[in-house]
Amino acid sequence: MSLKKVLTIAGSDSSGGAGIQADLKTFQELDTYGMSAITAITAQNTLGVQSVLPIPPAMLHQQLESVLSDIGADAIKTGMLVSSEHIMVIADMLATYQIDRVVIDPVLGSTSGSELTRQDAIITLKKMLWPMAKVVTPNLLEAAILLECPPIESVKEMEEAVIKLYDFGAPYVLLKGGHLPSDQSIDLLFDGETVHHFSSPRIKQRHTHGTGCTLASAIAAELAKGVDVITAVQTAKSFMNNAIKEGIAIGSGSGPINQAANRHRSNE
Ligand SMILES: Nc1ncnc2c1ncn2[C@@H]1O[C@H](COP(=O)(O)OP(=O)(O)O)[C@@H](O)[C@H]1O
Ligand SMILES: Cc1ncc(COP(=O)(O)O)c(N)n1
Repeated sequence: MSLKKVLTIAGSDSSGGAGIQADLKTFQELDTYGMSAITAITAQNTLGVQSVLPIPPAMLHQQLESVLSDIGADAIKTGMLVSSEHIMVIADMLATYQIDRVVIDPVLGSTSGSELTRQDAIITLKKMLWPMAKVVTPNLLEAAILLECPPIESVKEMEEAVIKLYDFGAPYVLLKGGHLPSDQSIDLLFDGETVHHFSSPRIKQRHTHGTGCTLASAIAAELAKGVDVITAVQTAKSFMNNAIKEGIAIGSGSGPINQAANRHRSNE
C-alpha cells in the first residue's frame, strides 16, 4: 500500500507538545507522510503561551499552493487558524483542490487560556470552513462558544450540544468530553442519525498538552488510509489513551503526551 499523505494547517508550538509538532509526530506514528502549512508561530512552553506571531495570509496561501499543487494530500487536519483572512485562504484552497477528507479541530484557545483564534474568525469558521469538513472536533469549551450557550456540564447536555453542532453543516461532529469531571473520558460522535459514545477510563495524568491536536491528527491519518469515520475515531482514541498514559514530565507545568508510546504498547 502506498504511503498516504496528510497535511496539517496549524500553529507552531515551540515546546513541541501541541500544534504542528504534535500533528507531525502523530502522522509519523500512524505510518503516514506528514506535511505542514503554518498559520502562526507561537512561543509557548508547559506553562502557557507567551507570544503569537501570525504568518501573513499570503504566505499561508503559498505554503498550501506549494504542497497541494505538487504533492497533494489524502487528508487534511486544521488546528489554530488565527483570523478570518487565514480561514478564507484555507477554504479557497480546499475548494480548488477538492479535498474532502478534512478534519477541523476548532482550536479557539489553549488549555492555559490564551486566545489562538480571533473572535471575528469564529463566524468565518462556522460559515465557510465547517461545511467543508468531514469531521469537526470541538471540546466542551469550544462547543459552548460556537453554540453561544452556557457551559456544557453533563453527558446529557453533551448529547444535546452535539446534535445542535451538526446543523453547522459537517457530516460528523465529535464532541470531546475530556474536560467533563467524570471517571470516564467520554467523546460523542453524531452522524446525523445516531450519537455514538466513545468512552474510556479517565487516566490520572497531569501531562496532557496536545491531546486535542493529537486526536484530530490521528483521525485525519486514518481517514487518509481510507478508513471510515467511526473506525478512525476508535483508532484515534486508543492511540490517544496510550499517548496520555505515557505523558512526559518535562517543564514545570503541563507536559506533552507521548505519541511514541504507541510503538511499544498494544492498542489498549
Ligand atoms: N485524562 C484523560 N484520560 C483519558 N482521556 C482523556 C483525558 N483527557 C482528555 N482525554 C481525551 O483526549 C481527547 C481530547 O479531549 P479534550 O481534552 O476534551 O480536548 P482538548 O485537548 O481539545 O481540550 C478526547 O478524546 C478526550 O476524551
Ligand atoms: C499552536 C497551538 N495549537 C493548538 C494548541 C492547543 O493545544 P492544548 O489545548 O493542548 O493547549 C496550542 N496550545 N498551541
